[in-house]
Amino acid sequence: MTGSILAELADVVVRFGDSRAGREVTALDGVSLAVHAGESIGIVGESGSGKSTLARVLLGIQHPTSGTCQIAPSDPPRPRSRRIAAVFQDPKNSLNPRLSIGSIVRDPLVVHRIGDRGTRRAKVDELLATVGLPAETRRRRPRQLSGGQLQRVAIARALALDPELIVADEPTSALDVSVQGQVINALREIRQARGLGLVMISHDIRVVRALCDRIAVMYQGAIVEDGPAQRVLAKPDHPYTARLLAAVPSIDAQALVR
Ligand SMILES: Nc1ncnc2c1ncn2[C@@H]1O[C@H](COP(=O)(O)OP(=O)(O)OP(=O)(O)O)[C@@H](O)[C@H]1O
Repeated sequence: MTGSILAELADVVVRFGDSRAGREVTALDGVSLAVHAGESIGIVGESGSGKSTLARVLLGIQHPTSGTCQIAPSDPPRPRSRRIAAVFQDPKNSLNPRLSIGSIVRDPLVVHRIGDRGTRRAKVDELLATVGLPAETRRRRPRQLSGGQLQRVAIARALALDPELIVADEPTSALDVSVQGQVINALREIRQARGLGLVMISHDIRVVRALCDRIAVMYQGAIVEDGPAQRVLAKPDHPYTARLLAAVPSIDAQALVR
Protein backbone atom coordinates (compact mmCIF):
# COMPACT_ATOMS: atom_id res chain seq x y z
CA MET A 1 0.00 0.00 0.00
CA THR A 2 2.89 2.35 0.66
CA GLY A 3 5.17 3.85 -1.95
CA SER A 4 8.79 4.78 -2.33
CA ILE A 5 10.88 6.36 0.41
CA LEU A 6 9.82 9.96 1.07
CA ALA A 7 12.14 10.86 3.96
CA GLU A 8 15.12 9.02 5.33
CA LEU A 9 17.08 9.60 8.49
CA ALA A 10 20.48 7.91 8.51
CA ASP A 11 22.41 7.56 11.77
CA VAL A 12 21.08 10.88 13.09
CA VAL A 13 22.63 12.19 16.30
CA VAL A 14 21.30 15.34 17.98
CA ARG A 15 23.11 16.73 21.00
CA PHE A 16 22.09 19.75 23.03
CA GLY A 17 24.09 21.78 25.48
CA ASP A 18 27.69 22.51 26.15
CA SER A 19 29.92 19.44 26.15
CA ARG A 20 32.80 21.37 27.80
CA ALA A 21 30.56 22.28 30.74
CA GLY A 22 29.56 18.61 30.97
CA ARG A 23 25.89 19.35 30.47
CA GLU A 24 25.41 17.68 27.14
CA VAL A 25 22.20 15.81 26.38
CA THR A 26 22.06 13.31 23.55
CA ALA A 27 18.45 13.58 22.37
CA LEU A 28 18.93 11.32 19.34
CA ASP A 29 21.65 8.72 19.42
CA GLY A 30 22.10 7.28 15.94
CA VAL A 31 18.54 7.10 14.62
CA SER A 32 17.87 5.58 11.19
CA LEU A 33 14.34 5.61 9.83
CA ALA A 34 12.84 5.44 6.35
CA VAL A 35 9.40 6.99 5.93
CA HIS A 36 7.60 5.71 2.83
CA ALA A 37 5.05 7.71 0.86
CA GLY A 38 1.56 7.22 2.27
CA GLU A 39 2.50 5.17 5.33
CA SER A 40 1.45 5.92 8.90
CA ILE A 41 4.15 5.47 11.51
CA GLY A 42 3.58 5.86 15.21
CA ILE A 43 6.61 6.93 17.23
CA VAL A 44 6.12 5.95 20.87
CA GLY A 45 8.30 6.15 23.93
CA GLU A 46 8.46 7.69 27.36
CA SER A 47 9.00 11.39 28.04
CA GLY A 48 12.50 12.48 27.06
CA SER A 49 13.15 9.53 24.73
CA GLY A 50 13.68 11.87 21.75
CA LYS A 51 10.31 11.71 19.94
CA SER A 52 9.85 15.47 19.49
CA THR A 53 13.45 15.90 18.42
CA LEU A 54 12.91 13.24 15.76
CA ALA A 55 9.79 15.11 14.58
CA ARG A 56 11.74 18.36 14.39
CA VAL A 57 14.50 16.74 12.35
CA LEU A 58 11.90 15.43 9.87
CA LEU A 59 10.35 18.89 9.63
CA GLY A 60 13.77 20.46 9.01
CA ILE A 61 13.59 22.70 12.10
CA GLN A 62 16.29 20.78 13.98
CA HIS A 63 19.59 20.06 12.25
CA PRO A 64 21.36 16.83 13.13
CA THR A 65 24.67 17.14 14.99
CA SER A 66 25.75 14.29 12.73
CA GLY A 67 24.04 11.97 10.28
CA THR A 68 21.57 13.01 7.59
CA CYS A 69 17.87 13.54 6.97
CA GLN A 70 17.17 13.35 3.25
CA ILE A 71 13.92 14.07 1.48
CA ALA A 72 13.39 12.35 -1.88
CA PRO A 73 13.19 14.79 -4.79
CA SER A 74 9.69 15.57 -6.04
CA ASP A 75 8.50 16.25 -9.58
CA PRO A 76 7.92 19.15 -9.94
CA PRO A 77 10.42 20.19 -7.23
CA ARG A 78 8.76 21.54 -4.07
CA PRO A 79 10.46 22.75 -0.88
CA ARG A 80 10.28 20.55 2.22
CA SER A 81 8.08 23.16 3.93
CA ARG A 82 5.38 22.43 1.33
CA ARG A 83 5.77 18.67 1.40
CA ILE A 84 5.92 17.97 5.13
CA ALA A 85 3.51 19.77 7.46
CA ALA A 86 3.27 19.85 11.23
CA VAL A 87 0.44 19.56 13.73
CA PHE A 88 1.57 20.36 17.27
CA GLN A 89 0.33 19.37 20.69
CA ASP A 90 -1.58 22.37 21.91
CA PRO A 91 -3.52 24.36 19.30
CA LYS A 92 -4.07 27.16 21.85
CA ASN A 93 -0.32 27.83 21.71
CA SER A 94 0.38 26.95 18.09
CA LEU A 95 -2.35 29.15 16.52
CA ASN A 96 -2.14 32.95 16.65
CA PRO A 97 -4.99 34.08 18.96
CA ARG A 98 -5.32 37.47 17.26
CA LEU A 99 -6.06 36.14 13.78
CA SER A 100 -9.36 34.91 12.42
CA ILE A 101 -9.60 31.19 11.66
CA GLY A 102 -9.76 32.11 7.96
CA SER A 103 -6.41 33.94 8.11
CA ILE A 104 -4.82 31.13 10.11
CA VAL A 105 -5.80 28.49 7.54
CA ARG A 106 -4.99 30.80 4.59
CA ASP A 107 -1.59 31.89 5.93
CA PRO A 108 0.54 29.11 4.31
CA LEU A 109 -0.99 29.99 0.91
CA VAL A 110 -0.10 33.65 1.42
CA VAL A 111 3.45 32.85 2.60
CA HIS A 112 4.03 30.64 -0.44
CA ARG A 113 2.22 33.08 -2.77
CA ILE A 114 -0.27 30.49 -3.95
CA GLY A 115 -3.51 31.59 -5.63
CA ASP A 116 -5.36 34.90 -5.57
CA ARG A 117 -7.94 36.17 -3.08
CA GLY A 118 -10.79 34.17 -4.61
CA THR A 119 -8.98 30.84 -4.92
CA ARG A 120 -7.55 31.17 -1.41
CA ARG A 121 -11.01 31.80 -0.01
CA ALA A 122 -12.42 28.78 -1.82
CA LYS A 123 -9.49 26.69 -0.59
CA VAL A 124 -10.10 27.77 3.03
CA ASP A 125 -13.76 26.73 2.74
CA GLU A 126 -12.73 23.41 1.25
CA LEU A 127 -10.14 22.79 3.99
CA LEU A 128 -12.61 23.65 6.77
CA ALA A 129 -15.13 21.24 5.21
CA THR A 130 -12.43 18.56 5.01
CA VAL A 131 -11.92 18.73 8.78
CA GLY A 132 -15.67 18.87 9.44
CA LEU A 133 -16.01 22.56 10.32
CA PRO A 134 -18.72 24.81 8.83
CA ALA A 135 -17.57 27.59 6.45
CA GLU A 136 -18.70 30.27 8.91
CA THR A 137 -15.89 29.14 11.27
CA ARG A 138 -13.72 31.30 8.97
CA ARG A 139 -14.87 34.45 10.75
CA ARG A 140 -14.30 33.19 14.28
CA ARG A 141 -11.29 33.72 16.56
CA PRO A 142 -9.41 30.91 18.28
CA ARG A 143 -10.85 31.79 21.72
CA GLN A 144 -14.36 31.12 20.40
CA LEU A 145 -13.55 27.51 19.53
CA SER A 146 -13.12 24.41 21.67
CA GLY A 147 -9.80 22.56 21.89
CA GLY A 148 -11.02 19.85 19.51
CA GLN A 149 -12.27 22.41 16.96
CA LEU A 150 -8.96 24.27 17.20
CA GLN A 151 -7.01 21.11 16.53
CA ARG A 152 -9.16 20.60 13.42
CA VAL A 153 -8.20 24.12 12.36
CA ALA A 154 -4.54 23.19 12.88
CA ILE A 155 -5.06 20.13 10.66
CA ALA A 156 -6.80 22.25 7.99
CA ARG A 157 -3.86 24.65 8.06
CA ALA A 158 -1.40 21.77 7.78
CA LEU A 159 -3.27 20.54 4.68
CA ALA A 160 -3.29 23.94 2.96
CA LEU A 161 -0.20 23.27 0.85
CA ASP A 162 -1.23 19.71 -0.10
CA PRO A 163 1.63 18.06 1.79
CA GLU A 164 2.68 14.46 1.26
CA LEU A 165 3.35 13.88 4.96
CA ILE A 166 1.97 15.22 8.22
CA VAL A 167 4.13 15.07 11.31
CA ALA A 168 1.81 15.26 14.31
CA ASP A 169 3.47 15.70 17.71
CA GLU A 170 1.07 14.56 20.45
CA PRO A 171 -1.90 16.17 18.63
CA THR A 172 -4.51 14.84 21.04
CA SER A 173 -2.76 14.95 24.40
CA ALA A 174 -3.92 18.49 25.24
CA LEU A 175 -7.55 17.59 24.46
CA ASP A 176 -10.33 16.17 26.61
CA VAL A 177 -10.64 12.43 26.20
CA SER A 178 -14.14 12.97 24.78
CA VAL A 179 -12.80 14.86 21.75
CA GLN A 180 -9.57 12.93 21.24
CA GLY A 181 -11.46 10.30 19.26
CA GLN A 182 -12.97 12.93 16.95
CA VAL A 183 -9.56 14.32 16.06
CA ILE A 184 -8.18 10.80 15.54
CA ASN A 185 -11.11 9.95 13.26
CA ALA A 186 -10.66 13.16 11.29
CA LEU A 187 -6.98 12.38 10.78
CA ARG A 188 -7.72 8.82 9.73
CA GLU A 189 -10.38 9.81 7.20
CA ILE A 190 -8.25 12.58 5.69
CA ARG A 191 -5.27 10.27 5.44
CA GLN A 192 -7.25 7.60 3.67
CA ALA A 193 -8.94 10.04 1.29
CA ARG A 194 -5.67 11.70 0.27
CA GLY A 195 -3.14 8.88 0.54
CA LEU A 196 -1.35 11.15 2.98
CA GLY A 197 1.61 9.92 5.02
CA LEU A 198 1.53 10.37 8.80
CA VAL A 199 4.20 10.33 11.45
CA MET A 200 2.35 10.37 14.75
CA ILE A 201 4.38 11.11 17.86
CA SER A 202 2.67 9.93 21.01
CA HIS A 203 3.39 8.64 24.45
CA ASP A 204 -0.07 7.02 24.26
CA ILE A 205 0.12 3.68 22.52
CA ARG A 206 -3.69 3.64 22.15
CA VAL A 207 -3.60 6.68 19.85
CA VAL A 208 -0.94 5.05 17.73
CA ARG A 209 -2.83 1.76 17.67
CA ALA A 210 -5.90 3.58 16.35
CA LEU A 211 -4.04 5.28 13.49
CA CYS A 212 -0.79 3.65 12.50
CA ASP A 213 0.26 0.70 10.34
CA ARG A 214 3.79 0.74 11.69
CA ILE A 215 5.19 1.47 15.14
CA ALA A 216 8.70 2.60 16.08
CA VAL A 217 9.55 2.52 19.77
CA MET A 218 12.10 4.98 21.16
CA TYR A 219 14.12 4.58 24.30
CA GLN A 220 16.88 6.95 25.41
CA GLY A 221 17.34 8.55 21.99
CA ALA A 222 17.35 5.34 19.96
CA ILE A 223 14.75 3.34 18.05
CA VAL A 224 14.73 0.03 19.89
CA GLU A 225 11.94 -1.59 17.90
CA ASP A 226 10.31 -0.88 14.53
CA GLY A 227 7.76 -3.04 12.75
CA PRO A 228 4.16 -3.55 11.63
CA ALA A 229 1.79 -2.22 14.32
CA GLN A 230 -0.03 -5.52 14.80
CA ARG A 231 3.21 -7.44 15.29
CA VAL A 232 4.77 -4.90 17.65
CA LEU A 233 1.60 -4.78 19.77
CA ALA A 234 0.98 -8.52 19.81
CA LYS A 235 4.53 -9.74 20.12
CA PRO A 236 6.97 -7.01 21.16
CA ASP A 237 10.63 -7.91 20.61
CA HIS A 238 12.13 -5.44 23.01
CA PRO A 239 11.60 -5.64 26.79
CA TYR A 240 11.01 -1.88 26.90
CA THR A 241 8.10 -2.21 24.42
CA ALA A 242 6.59 -4.95 26.56
CA ARG A 243 6.83 -2.63 29.60
CA LEU A 244 5.27 0.24 27.64
CA LEU A 245 2.37 -2.00 26.62
CA ALA A 246 1.89 -3.30 30.13
CA ALA A 247 1.56 0.30 31.33
CA VAL A 248 -1.38 1.02 28.99
CA PRO A 249 -4.66 1.31 30.86
CA SER A 250 -6.92 -1.58 30.00
CA ILE A 251 -9.31 0.61 27.99
CA ASP A 252 -9.58 -0.77 24.49
CA ALA A 253 -8.37 1.42 21.62
CA GLN A 254 -11.92 1.35 20.30
CA ALA A 255 -12.92 3.53 23.24
CA LEU A 256 -10.96 6.33 21.61
CA VAL A 257 -12.67 5.91 18.28
CA ARG A 258 -16.24 6.69 17.46
N1 LIG B 1 16.31 22.60 22.82
C1 LIG B 1 16.78 21.74 23.73
N2 LIG B 1 17.81 22.06 24.53
C2 LIG B 1 18.31 21.20 25.43
N3 LIG B 1 17.84 19.93 25.62
C3 LIG B 1 16.80 19.55 24.84
C4 LIG B 1 16.21 20.42 23.86
N4 LIG B 1 15.19 19.75 23.25
C5 LIG B 1 15.15 18.53 23.82
N5 LIG B 1 16.11 18.41 24.78
C6 LIG B 1 16.38 17.22 25.60
O1 LIG B 1 16.52 16.12 24.70
C7 LIG B 1 15.91 14.95 25.25
C8 LIG B 1 14.83 14.44 24.28
O2 LIG B 1 13.76 15.39 24.26
P1 LIG B 1 12.45 15.25 23.34
O3 LIG B 1 11.62 16.44 23.60
O4 LIG B 1 12.87 14.94 21.96
O5 LIG B 1 11.79 13.94 23.98
P2 LIG B 1 10.28 13.44 23.90
O6 LIG B 1 10.34 11.96 23.83
O7 LIG B 1 9.57 14.16 22.82
O8 LIG B 1 9.71 13.88 25.31
P3 LIG B 1 8.23 14.41 25.69
O9 LIG B 1 7.30 13.24 25.48
O10 LIG B 1 8.39 14.80 27.13
O11 LIG B 1 7.94 15.57 24.79
C9 LIG B 1 15.38 15.33 26.61
O12 LIG B 1 16.34 15.00 27.57
C10 LIG B 1 15.23 16.84 26.51
O13 LIG B 1 15.36 17.43 27.77
